[in-house]
Amino acid sequence: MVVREAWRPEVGRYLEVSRAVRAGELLFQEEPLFLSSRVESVALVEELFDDLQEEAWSLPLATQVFLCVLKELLDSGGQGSEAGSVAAGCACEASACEACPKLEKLAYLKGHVGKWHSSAMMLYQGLKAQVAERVSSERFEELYATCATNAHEADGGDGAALFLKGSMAEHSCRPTAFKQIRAGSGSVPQGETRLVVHALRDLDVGEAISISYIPEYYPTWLRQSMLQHGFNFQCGCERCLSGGAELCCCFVCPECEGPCCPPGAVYEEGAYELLRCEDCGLELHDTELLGALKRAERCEEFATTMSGKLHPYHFKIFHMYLKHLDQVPAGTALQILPQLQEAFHRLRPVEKGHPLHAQLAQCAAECWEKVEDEEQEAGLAWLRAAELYDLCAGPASADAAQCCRAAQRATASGQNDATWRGHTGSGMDEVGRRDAESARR
Ligand SMILES: C[S@@+](CC[C@H](N)C(=O)[O-])C[C@H]1O[C@@H](n2cnc3c(N)ncnc32)[C@H](O)[C@@H]1O
Repeated sequence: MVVREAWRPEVGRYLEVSRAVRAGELLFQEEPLFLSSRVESVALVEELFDDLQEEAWSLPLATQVFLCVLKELLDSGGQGSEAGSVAAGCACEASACEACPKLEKLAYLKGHVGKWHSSAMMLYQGLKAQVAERVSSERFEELYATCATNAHEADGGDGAALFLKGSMAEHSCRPTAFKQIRAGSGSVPQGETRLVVHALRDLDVGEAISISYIPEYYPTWLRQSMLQHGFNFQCGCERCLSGGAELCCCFVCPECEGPCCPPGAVYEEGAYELLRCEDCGLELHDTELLGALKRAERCEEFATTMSGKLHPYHFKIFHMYLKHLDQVPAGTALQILPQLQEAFHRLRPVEKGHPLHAQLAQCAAECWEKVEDEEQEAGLAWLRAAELYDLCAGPASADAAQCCRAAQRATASGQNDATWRGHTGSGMDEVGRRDAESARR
């Protein structure tokens, strides 16, 4: 076993490596204890609640997975096992015991009951009377807190899951590992879902396995606020505490158009009095100018924002492009992608490996495939994506292997132009083709 449990006062239980591991190594994989899709949650809302129907399609992660747990509790005929009964009733190691029912295994996880009290009680009020009769408010609250403290996103953000081991991993805004939730792809058989966790860098024995619960490209104040509101804890990771330059709050230098950032961490939106240009060293502290930049950052002046106050490295620009890449023509996406790659490289150097770098490279390869007569570029781009997946999850990883196969396919298609055109050429729109040509120039 590469992974073992440890404890420290700031985070409670967490995972660490029990031997030295290399970047890209598989740390563990596991099946979910509970897994729910959005559609299942909506059906459960109708079955169990009086008045949540309108919100059913936008339930938070915690509530989604909690509904599955509640259903299991009702199906098991009552209160189920109370927290702690695993240790009392079963001599096994709860997370591994096949014989233990799911609710007993769940008791292995802990939740912050006090922190989730009001959310749990609001839900409890909405229960149908016959459900409330069968579940005490204390049991309800305890289970809700366990779900809220430990839920993971699944199904590309459309589902929610609870994992026994994965839920022990602490959060870091500069994590040492990354998680993927794979459904029926790579080494995961059809019809199954698994959490797969790989090391993002070399780890010495005893180093913590941390994953990021939120995107890493947000500034300190936004990461802290998302963790506080979405996960109910104050992040104490090394990146938040180090107070380093706020690279994601990046403005255009009025002197040289280079990236200008606050030189130290920013813990509240707009709470900086100085920006420093990384290229020419210019220091901006003019109150009026800073005020205009802060308004632009809050998108109060969208037109002026677009006219060049926010640098392309700014997290709002990065986020907007990342989320909408699939809606722009391939040629335009090929112009945007290098900017995204550069922006993320400042946070996570590409040579160190990160799944987002690999995903951006894969996206570039997919775009090159859509551009007519660019089979060679597509082949090279697929190889680059394979190389980056290899860096973060090893050459045997499903993603690296898939990109290698795509590279071979693109190269083979390039050698048989007629086949290639028949395959994709007709789908390419004229604007995208022109964009791609200008991007190449
Ligand atoms: C998924 S649980 C981790 C397992 C939990 N420690 C246990 O004993 O069951 C997440 C909780 O760990 C703590 N935690 C994780 N990462 C943290 C961080 N970076 N800073 C502060 N607390 C953190 C928070 O209390 C959070 O609610």
